[in-house]
Amino acid sequence: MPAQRSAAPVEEASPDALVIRRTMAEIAPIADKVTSYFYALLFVRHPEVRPMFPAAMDTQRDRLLKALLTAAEHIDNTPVLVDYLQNLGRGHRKYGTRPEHYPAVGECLIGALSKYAATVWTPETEAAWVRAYTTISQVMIDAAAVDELRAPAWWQAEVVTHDLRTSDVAVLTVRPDQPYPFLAGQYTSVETPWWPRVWRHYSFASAPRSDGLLTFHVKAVPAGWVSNALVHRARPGDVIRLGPPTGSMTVDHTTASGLLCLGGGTGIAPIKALVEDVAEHGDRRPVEVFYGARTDHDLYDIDTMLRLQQSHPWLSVRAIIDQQAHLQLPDAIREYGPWNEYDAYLSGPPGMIRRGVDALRNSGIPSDRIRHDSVEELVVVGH
Ligand SMILES: NC(=O)C1=CN([C@@H]2O[C@H](COP(=O)(O)OP(=O)(O)OC[C@H]3O[C@@H](n4cnc5c(N)ncnc54)[C@H](O)[C@@H]3O)[C@@H](O)[C@H]2O)C=CC1
Repeated sequence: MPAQRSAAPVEEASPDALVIRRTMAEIAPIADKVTSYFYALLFVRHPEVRPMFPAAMDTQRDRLLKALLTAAEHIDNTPVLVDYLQNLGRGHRKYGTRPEHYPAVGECLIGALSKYAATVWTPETEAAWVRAYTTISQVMIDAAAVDELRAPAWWQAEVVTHDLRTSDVAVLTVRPDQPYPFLAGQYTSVETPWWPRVWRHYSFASAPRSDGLLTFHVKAVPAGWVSNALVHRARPGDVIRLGPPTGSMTVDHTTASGLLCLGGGTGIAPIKALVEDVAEHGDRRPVEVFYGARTDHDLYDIDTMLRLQQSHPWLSVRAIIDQQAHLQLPDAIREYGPWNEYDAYLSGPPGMIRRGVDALRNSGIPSDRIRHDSVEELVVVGH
């Protein structure tokens, strides 16, 4: 969820929201224990759902609690919550989630919360959680049901090209087995045949193409099962699975404002897609791309970006190399500008996004004109 949409202020919170936040505050320091206990309950009481989860549950654990925290945090902010939960509901189709699984999860969630938030757990607390969970699950179930009428739960996609650009970055092109509608700037989830049910997020590195092919930039990161498989193991002919497209870092074609784009490392992927999108719409809006990398060797896609710059006079691409410039991407934009007439797009490591958002706000861009993917989601992007 983009950072610019902030939670409802505490003073406006409903009684249920207050109760939920109190429970959350209580369990925050022991979140790991709560999550382990929740999954233990779920798998003991409902062993039939175990095969829907990955063999190793490490990242999955954090995901559940993050999703719950986000839902609880926004419980009063209905449009934001509904948007988030609809996406979550659609995204759960690829796991094989059915409506009947939701009550099982709810019962185990309440079991885990009541055990670990015992000091604040009363019949009112339980009632507030039951109401919240009923709302949350119904929005997810409804969104999945609507989605079922128009899209598959997942797509299979055959690797068509695999280009190792550096020792740890690969550019992959894949061909989905059915049409895959998406918007430039969005991302999807990817599962490889070598790590079943382990899904990771990757941004599309091209705007939608007439041949239907999709491109991803993948960096193999330490202990990153999916990223290492995609970079070092995947070959043309291998078949991966894709979830639905998601994300709101898309170009607003109703305005003519300039675009200020910051892409750090493989974060350049969706920025390239955005540039292609602007080019296809034929708008002559200024697009200023800052492409950050640690060394010039890490600028694995600079040739493509410079080629785009040559063909489009409205596009300017600047490479910012930490080691040469002695500064990182967010600092570099301060030296240019002014940026108050621009919409900003950030893509890259979470630290870059956080510092970039601060730098952009300080340079006069209002928060609602700053777009990026959710930093929480990025914790599991690209691993
Ligand atoms: N939609 C998105 O936001 C996307 C995000 N990513 C994420 O981008 C990252 C790319 O990783 P790498 O290529 O290894 O990038 P990296 O760690 O080498 O960083 C690239 C550049 O970002 C800037 N940067 C990095 N950390 C910073 C910090 N704490 N403060 C300020 N600036 C900082 C620096 O200029 C650096 O050269 C991954 O975490 C991946 O998950 C990748 C694709 C899309």
